[in-house]
Amino acid sequence: MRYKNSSFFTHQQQDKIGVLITNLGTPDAPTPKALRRYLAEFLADPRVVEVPRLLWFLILHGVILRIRPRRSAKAYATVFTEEGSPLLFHTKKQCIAIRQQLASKGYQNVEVDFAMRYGNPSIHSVLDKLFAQGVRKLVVLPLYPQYSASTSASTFDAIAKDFTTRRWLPDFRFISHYHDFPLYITAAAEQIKQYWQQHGKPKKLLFSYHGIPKRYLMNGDPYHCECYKTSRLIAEQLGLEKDEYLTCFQSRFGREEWLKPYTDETLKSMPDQGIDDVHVFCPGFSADCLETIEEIAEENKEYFLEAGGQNYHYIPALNDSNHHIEALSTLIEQNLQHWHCHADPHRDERATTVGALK
Ligand SMILES: C=CC1=C(C)c2cc3[nH]c(cc4nc(cc5[nH]c(cc1n2)c(C)c5CCC(=O)O)C(CCC(=O)O)=C4C)c(C)c3C=C
Ligand SMILES: [Fe+2]
Ligand SMILES: [Fe+2]
Repeated sequence: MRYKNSSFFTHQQQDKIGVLITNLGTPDAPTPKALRRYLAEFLADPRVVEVPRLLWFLILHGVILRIRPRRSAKAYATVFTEEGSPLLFHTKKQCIAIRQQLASKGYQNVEVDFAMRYGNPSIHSVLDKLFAQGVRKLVVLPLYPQYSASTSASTFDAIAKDFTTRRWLPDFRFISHYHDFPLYITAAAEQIKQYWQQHGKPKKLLFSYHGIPKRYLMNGDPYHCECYKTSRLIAEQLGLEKDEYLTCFQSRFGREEWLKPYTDETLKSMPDQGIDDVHVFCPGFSADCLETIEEIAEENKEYFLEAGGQNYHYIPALNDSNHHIEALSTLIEQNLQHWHCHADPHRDERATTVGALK
């Protein structure tokens, strides 16, 4: 069968709206085997690594997947908790909170679920579930505030690929970014303000975003500009002067040049410039994960202190904070505008269709 049939459809079924939030995904366990599976799927995505396919296949399978899984498993082992991978459990909590928030705002017949671009739960399996629940209108929100082809477009690709297998497609809305959405900026500013109320205000606030290869920026990816705009808007809301904050990029992968300034190099050089007191916040990570906990809160802290820094704090990601959930729910709500679901679907039409099936 070329297309998946919707054989579970009955004419009495209530039409529903589906809300799917997604994030990058994470290995099932902090083991070399699970990492190999996860990295093989992630790094084979041509949106992530834009290198001629055959060449990349040889490098990926011949070199990277032989070395990196063991190294990355060790790093992941330091961030996994009893609840599992932070990225997974934070996303789950965000999903539950958004579901409650939309219900409390009076939304009925809305199914809210989450999926991961790589690993589990897969986008395909969750779409299967949503469509079986009667979803006929779908809004997808990848939890990447700043658009990048390597993340946002890749998520779109996965949805589009799933759709090529289905007979019955939903009405569809895709939120490709929200880097300047006022409630997201407020959520970030409030998170920082609350942190400062407890720990004081540092000399410098560093906004650290996941990097991408500089080549992608040169080829037109808007990610770099969106990161800078997010930083500016948060800083404006905090009333910071230009010399009180800085934008930089972390998590380089591979040998080519990535977006600069690099977070690690910036932190290593700051004490020599007389800046020995910094807080780091990562606006591009909607949930804490390996890249914030192990890389920013731990590894980069060491670099800074070793270089002579005195005071280093990592400000947690927005996770399921009230302001964040309010921002995401409102963003979703705005994208549900003018969608209504039929309260009395196919009442009279049913008899005719049942007749035609005989
Ligand atoms: C938030 C936006 C992200 C962008 C943009 C991004 C680009 C990007 N990433 C890699 C390679 C890796 N990223 C890894 C982990 C990782 N990346 C993001 C987010 C973005 N990546 C998150 C949230 C995470 C953490 C996931 C978790 O499980 O906690 C990893 C895996 C870890 C490791 O082995 O080091 C790799 C590899 C590339 C090449 C890229 C842009 C082109
Ligand atoms: Fe990444
Ligand atoms: Fe730019």
